[in-house]
Formats: sequence, structure tokens, C-alpha cells
Amino acid sequence: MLSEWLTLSLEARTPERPEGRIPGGRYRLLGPGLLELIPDQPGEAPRATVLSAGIHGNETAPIELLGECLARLEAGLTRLGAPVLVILGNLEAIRRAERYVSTNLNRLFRRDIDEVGMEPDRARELMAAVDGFHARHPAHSRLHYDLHTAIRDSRYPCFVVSPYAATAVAPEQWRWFAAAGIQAVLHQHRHSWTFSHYSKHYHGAQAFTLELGRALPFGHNDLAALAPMGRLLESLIAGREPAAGDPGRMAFFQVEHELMREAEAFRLCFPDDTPNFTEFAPGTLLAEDGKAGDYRVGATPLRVVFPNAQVEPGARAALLVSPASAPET
Ligand SMILES: O=C(O)CCC(=O)N[C@@H](CCC(=O)O)C(=O)O
Ligand SMILES: [Zn+2]
Repeated sequence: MLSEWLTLSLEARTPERPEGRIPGGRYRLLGPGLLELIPDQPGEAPRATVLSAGIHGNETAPIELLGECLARLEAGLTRLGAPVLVILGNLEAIRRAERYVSTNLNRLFRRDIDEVGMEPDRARELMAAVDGFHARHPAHSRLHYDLHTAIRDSRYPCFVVSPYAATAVAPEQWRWFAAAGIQAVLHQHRHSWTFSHYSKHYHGAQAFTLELGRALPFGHNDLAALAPMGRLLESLIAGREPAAGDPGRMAFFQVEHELMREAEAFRLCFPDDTPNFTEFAPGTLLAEDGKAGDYRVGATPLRVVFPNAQVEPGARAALLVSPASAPET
């Protein structure tokens, strides 16, 4: 049933049995694209984990990766040992194989949103699902990995965005990421209202956006390259301590500036296929904007991450980042 759940969710079909047994516990379907896994001995597991994918509809590798984890669980290759909430984010966008339908879901995770429409409604459902999950498992520490893939190539194909919020990152997270094949970490410099930021800001969770390679259609992803990440997810599902690696092998960056698209007449002054983390020298013209004017690199070099000139006016068109020191671990 668990492996069918992904397909049925994407086909907008209702599974026959909304609840059932799995090795080590039971599952419960909470709504479209929302699956809760409840272990028989929840008291033994240290953390309650939210695993979300498909917040952007064209980012398929994380959906396939979660599908593999669920299939292994169902087949008894691993046993459930911790509460887990599995989320397929923007179901309609996944069906259309598009980043979003009307607006970017991953900018809408704030409790006071008043926007109307499919994506704002879905953001409200997902926030309520996360709130309910933590309310049902109050004794567990909270963890959320929001799994994505990036639009373009990257100097570091697998990297993590660490949202800005008061909660300090637990040092074990860096060790787990290092063992799971994460090559770089990017610290946000201000609130961003993404899904991972929601969990960190409102729930004090350890929460991250994970970029796992490039966005490709279903069936074109190299899941073998994501095997170490699969092992991390499986450890969390099993309630086991994940493998630890050396965080010194990862590169750390901080956001220096968020380049916003203000005008219709906006352009980035470098090629569309420029890989994430490409460095630009002081003085380089990076953007021309009819309202905000030109943006040039200042006295120190900057690297560009998530450049996208096609975003809606008022939205983020790129992050400009610089190296940061590695955290104490
Ligand atoms: O490759 C891109 O340009 C976008 C990939 C993506 O969806 N990234 C996330 C990052 C979220 C964050 O800043 O934590 C996004 O833009 O929503
Ligand atoms: Zn994404």
C-alpha cells in the first residue's frame, strides 16, 4: 500500500484503506499527499521527522527517493522506529510537471498569510498537518527535511539551505549531512517563509531545505547518487542514529544579499545556465532592473545561487553568497 500511495496521490485517487499495518507500526492517510507513520513503540524514538518533497512540482528525484524508502519499509527491509510525516507538497504542480501552478508555494509558509488560491490553500493545509503532527508527538524532538532539486547545475550538486531563525543548529546535523553526501551548506540571513523555515521558526525544529542535484523528469534521476541520503532518511524512519561524517569536508556559505526582481524590465547579466555557486569578481554587473537599478558586486567577490530572472516581480531572483567559517562540531 505504501508504495502505491505515491502513485495514487498523483493520480488523485483515494486509496482503499486509509489506515493499516506496516513493519514496526502503522500508517494513516491524513489527506491528499499526507501520510503519517506511527511506530508501535514511539517512546523509544528520539525524534519526530517531517519529510517533504514536491513542494515544487518539477523536482522529482526526492519523490522517487521517498518512494524507495517507503517501498523498503513496506517490504520489511527496515522497520518503523519513529513517528514520520511524509508530505507530497504541490500535487497539482507535480501532475503538470511544473514548478508551481499560480504562485511559488515555497514562499507562503507564514501563519498570517491572507492570499487566496490553490497554493495558499495548500500552504495552510501543510502548516496544519505539521502542527497536528507535532501536537500528537509532543515528547519527541522535531526534525524537518524539505527535499528539493535545483533548476541548474551547481559547483556543489548536493547542498543544504539552513533557514534563518532563533533555533541553533544541532552539531550532529552537520555530521549527518556530511555522511549523506551533502557538499555545501548555505546559511540564510533573514526570514524566508519557506517550508523548512516554517518548522524552524514556529516549531523550533531542526529544519533544512535539501537540494539533491538537478530537477529532471520522473524516470531520469540517478538515485544511486543519492544512496547516502537514502540511508540517512532510512535511519530517521527506523529511529536509528544516522551515520556521522566529517563536516570539514563541506563548504559553508552565508547569504550576503537577496537580489529581488522589482520591475518587469529585469535581467540578469550572466548566462541562464550559470551553475550555482559561480563566483563573480568585484565590480561585475549582475542585474539590471527598471525600478531598483543596477546591481554590481561590491569590494569582495560574491557567488550566485538560485539565479532566476523569470520569477514574479517582487520575488527573489538570486541569492548572493560568500564563504563562511565552518561551525563548531
Ligand atoms: O534552482 C533553483 O533556482 C530553485 C531551487 C529551489 O526550489 N530552491 C528552494 C530553496 C528554498 C530556500 O531558500 O530555503 C526555493 O527556491 O524555494
Ligand atoms: Zn525546489
